[in-house]
Amino acid sequence: MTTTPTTTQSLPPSKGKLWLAAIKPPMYSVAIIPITVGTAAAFGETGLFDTKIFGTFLTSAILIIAWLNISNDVFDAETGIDKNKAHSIVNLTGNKSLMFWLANAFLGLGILGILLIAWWQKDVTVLSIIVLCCALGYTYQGPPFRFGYQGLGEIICFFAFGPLAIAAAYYSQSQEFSLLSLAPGILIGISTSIILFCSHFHQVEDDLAAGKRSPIVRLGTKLGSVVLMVTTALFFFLIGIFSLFNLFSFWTALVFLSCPIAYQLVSHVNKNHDQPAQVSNCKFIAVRLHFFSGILLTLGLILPKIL
Ligand SMILES: C/C(=C\COP(=O)(O)OP(=O)(O)O)CCC[C@H](C)CCC[C@H](C)CCCC(C)C
Ligand SMILES: O=C(O)C1=CC(=O)c2ccccc2C1=O
Repeated sequence: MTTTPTTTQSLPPSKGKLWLAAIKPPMYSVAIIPITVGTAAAFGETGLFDTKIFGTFLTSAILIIAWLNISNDVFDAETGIDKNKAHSIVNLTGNKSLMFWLANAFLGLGILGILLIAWWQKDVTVLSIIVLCCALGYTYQGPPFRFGYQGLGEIICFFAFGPLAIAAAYYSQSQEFSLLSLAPGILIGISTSIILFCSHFHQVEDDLAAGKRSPIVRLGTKLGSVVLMVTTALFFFLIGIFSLFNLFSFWTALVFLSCPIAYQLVSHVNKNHDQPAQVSNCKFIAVRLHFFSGILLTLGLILPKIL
């Protein structure tokens, strides 16, 4: 009798898939959303919108995120934490120093765009805020700081992608600050930090081996899933509070349409928090939540001005 061979073992991912995982296209949502929301907040409050500034800022933010991610792989290659990460761009190319300089080139081009904004507006405020954000990003991963290894990444992430990036985008359109922009700043800070928090669940073993005390290493995966649930609930609770205190219009309630994604994220992590292979995709559910809630918030901020 002949038996048909069954392929129960999964094949290793193809080179193409590894490259896609290394480049992480969905992650560029973290560049698009703060600039879009900050710009929308400025339009909603002042009616001002400059397409050239928005386009330049968006392009710069994307270039800065490319720097952040490539340099993250470079610095992680130095500590050895990524030795099992096949989709590290350093492991894929085998050329750490080339990747280091490629990352720096992206950073240089990103800052050049922000410099252009400073030149056009004869004002270095936006440039100063973005340089501060990049310095914070460096302290997360680069020597001698490596604050991410001490579990401080989410705090840095909150301020850099939240109040600071939103204030910079707001200022780039209106050349003034607004206390009101703190509300969307806090929300985007939280939704971006949720992405980073989710990225640790499947990496506990490698993080422990490399001495990285990520929040999930510190809390354990079970408590980590509870913290994720509370933080996600806080995100929606704050939308209610901001509307109640008239910081937001009725239209920002649109963000509640992203509740099903939040539910999917929380229940998926709650069920699989201690199973690395299953939980590893939760970062991308968090990206989806960040993206859709950010777009809905953008609509909620601009609709009162348009309608
Ligand atoms: C690179 C980041 C996370 C990856 O961390 P990890 O090493 O754990 O992941 P891997 O497993 O994939 O290796 C994100 C870190 C974010 C950082 C705390 C703050 C960065 C601030 C930005 C530079 C701000 C940019 C603002 C803007 C222009 C939109
Ligand atoms: O690769 C990652 O895990 C992340 C990359 C990234 O640029 C980012 C930015 C903001 C919050 C989280 C993350 C990541 O988790």
